[in-house]
Amino acid sequence: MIALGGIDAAALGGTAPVLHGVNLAVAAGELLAVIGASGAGKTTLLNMLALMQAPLAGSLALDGTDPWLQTRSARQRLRAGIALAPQQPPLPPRQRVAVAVLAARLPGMSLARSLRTLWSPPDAPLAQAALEQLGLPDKLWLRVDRLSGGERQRVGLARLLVSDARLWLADEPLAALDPTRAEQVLTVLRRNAAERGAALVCSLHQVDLALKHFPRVVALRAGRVVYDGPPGGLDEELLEELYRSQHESPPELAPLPQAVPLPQAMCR
Ligand SMILES: Nc1ncnc2c1ncn2[C@@H]1O[C@H](COP(=O)(O)OP(=O)(O)OP(=O)(O)O)[C@@H](O)[C@H]1O
Repeated sequence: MIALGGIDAAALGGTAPVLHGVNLAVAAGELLAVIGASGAGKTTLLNMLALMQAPLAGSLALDGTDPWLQTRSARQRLRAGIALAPQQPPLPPRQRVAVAVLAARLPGMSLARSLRTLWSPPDAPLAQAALEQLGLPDKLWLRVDRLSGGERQRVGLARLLVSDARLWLADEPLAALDPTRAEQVLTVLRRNAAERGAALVCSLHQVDLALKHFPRVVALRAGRVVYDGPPGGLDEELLEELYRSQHESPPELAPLPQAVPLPQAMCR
């Protein structure tokens, strides 16, 4: 469905390459996790797949054609087949949750229908069903700015569930969720993607969940793909290598002062 060939890419808003020679093909209906240390390039990779900005070098093919050689409006149409849930979903604070969720369906709609959807959402039951699955059964008509960070993140994910896209991209979808909720949300995303035949690419910091939930794992280190295969092929050594830079050269810490025992009288 989508294939990156030897891609160099800058982060959104940047100019220097942070992805180097990345090869990655995602087939229809595939489930894949992207792991790597902070700054490894996971978000940039997802943005590439979402056609957010052109690569600096290399090739990108969506269903065999390069979207970056098409006109802007043709590319816009292609983007309708791709849904991205960013790490922090840019939801208008005063918008109702129903409208925020259903906005994900706008790219495939006529202008008249999109205006109707924004004014008085006819697909509200669809949004409600998505929110229920994600553990938000009573938030449909709340304003976005009344939600917690974790709730807002799940509203961002509900947008994937209601979209007509064939490629779902979720950038650290569990960042604001507790461990139990994180497991549930991953299960919901995977199940819905499988039912709809959509490919799901998730960037994750939770390596254990990536290995448990995804049949294919792509590991990035400093903007390069260092592993692409089944979770069973990722050994301890490679995982340590992936995250080593985070632990290298720990800052010099001054020794903590010795604890001074309190007089007994102050402990009562
Ligand atoms: N606007 C920007 N201009 C220049 N460099 C940027 C910009 N945004 C991000 N970067 C750099 O690009 C690199 C890759 O960032 P990216 O956000 O893709 O990594 P990530 O793996 O998603 O990180 P995290 O897990 O912390 O979200 C990082 O070194 C980051 O500092």
